[in-house]
Amino acid sequence: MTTSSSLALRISDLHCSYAGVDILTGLDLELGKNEILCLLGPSGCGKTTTLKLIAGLLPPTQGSIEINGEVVDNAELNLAPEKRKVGIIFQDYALFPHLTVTDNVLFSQYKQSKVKQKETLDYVLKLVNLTEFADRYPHQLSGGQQQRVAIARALASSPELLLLDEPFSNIDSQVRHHLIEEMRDLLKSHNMSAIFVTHSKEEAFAFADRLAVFHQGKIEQLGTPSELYNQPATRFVADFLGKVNYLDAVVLDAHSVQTALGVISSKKALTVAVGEQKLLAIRPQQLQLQVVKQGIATISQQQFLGMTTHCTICLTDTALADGCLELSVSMQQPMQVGDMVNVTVVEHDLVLFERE
Ligand SMILES: Nc1ncnc2c1ncn2[C@@H]1O[C@H](COP(=O)(O)OP(=O)(O)OP(=O)(O)O)[C@@H](O)[C@H]1O
Repeated sequence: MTTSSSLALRISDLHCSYAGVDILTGLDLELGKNEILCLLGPSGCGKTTTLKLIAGLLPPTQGSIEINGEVVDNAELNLAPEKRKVGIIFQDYALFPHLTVTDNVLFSQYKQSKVKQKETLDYVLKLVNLTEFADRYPHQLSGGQQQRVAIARALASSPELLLLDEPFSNIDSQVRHHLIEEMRDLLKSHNMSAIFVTHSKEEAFAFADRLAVFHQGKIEQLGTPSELYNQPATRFVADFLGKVNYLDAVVLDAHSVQTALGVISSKKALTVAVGEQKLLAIRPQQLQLQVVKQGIATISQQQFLGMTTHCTICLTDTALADGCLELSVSMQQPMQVGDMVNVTVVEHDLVLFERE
């Protein structure tokens, strides 16, 4: 187990319910210092509830929370939000419309001396690149700039942990990519720990060091974006993080399986007994097509997406009612609908699930 001193957050056996309905049922989670973790999952699975519990805005029904080695919640203690050294950034920025950028940023700093307030203001506005906007009101700023004011306000209290609830969802998609990059650099260069909530896997991949995929009040899998995308532990995680093709597979030996696409090899040894019947998960970009006159499949649909082309191929499979096994393929170059193709699988570590 990791020692508390190396952790920004430790959540143990956390439970929470609203009016008798269980939302979290034994959540365990650890966040390293200087780490950015994303809580990802379908709507209503308990992501925002988890942030509120960490912030102290909601009491847990059971379990404990430690922030930087200090217990803030357990059976005897429920530390007030303002004593937790946590900064929160909400989806709607929650800026006061009648206050300037300066007054919004210094809103919680009224106990500090004027000199200290000025120092803090200069420091955080410089960090988020808003020094020249100090006298503006929120309605005189773009969405991205308002979000940066919310970040500056959260940073003004020198939090030990930042909590971000859908911080990019109201930002125009053109600006979002840039803001995610900027924000990640800011957190990393100031050794800050952060947990953020999103619906968007693209944001999660771009912003987080590790992802926790939630399902029904529990973490289904925790790991780096590429671990979860390439080696999902369950079909729920595989499907949640992107399109997947599923093929019936029979294990032939430690490195290969038999499928409707022929024998497919795994880079990494399989940990499944020879002869077992499994379901092989393959991402669209792990399939490659070659146009040939007597191919095993036909291109039935195609969608040009700019950087890639997405197509559906139909593989003859007499075991299926319509005689066609549809597979999704992501390609660099478009082909022709109706072309016959052969299909090869890019060598990778195969992912096998139980058949249902
Ligand atoms: N104050 C409340 N009273 C009753 N039920 C609530 C309350 N707040 C949230 N819930 C319910 O708890 C569940 C978890 O809500 P939560 O906001 O944590 O989900 P979420 O994963 O953040 O969802 P979303 O992605 O849609 O924001 C949902 O079913 C929600 O309806």
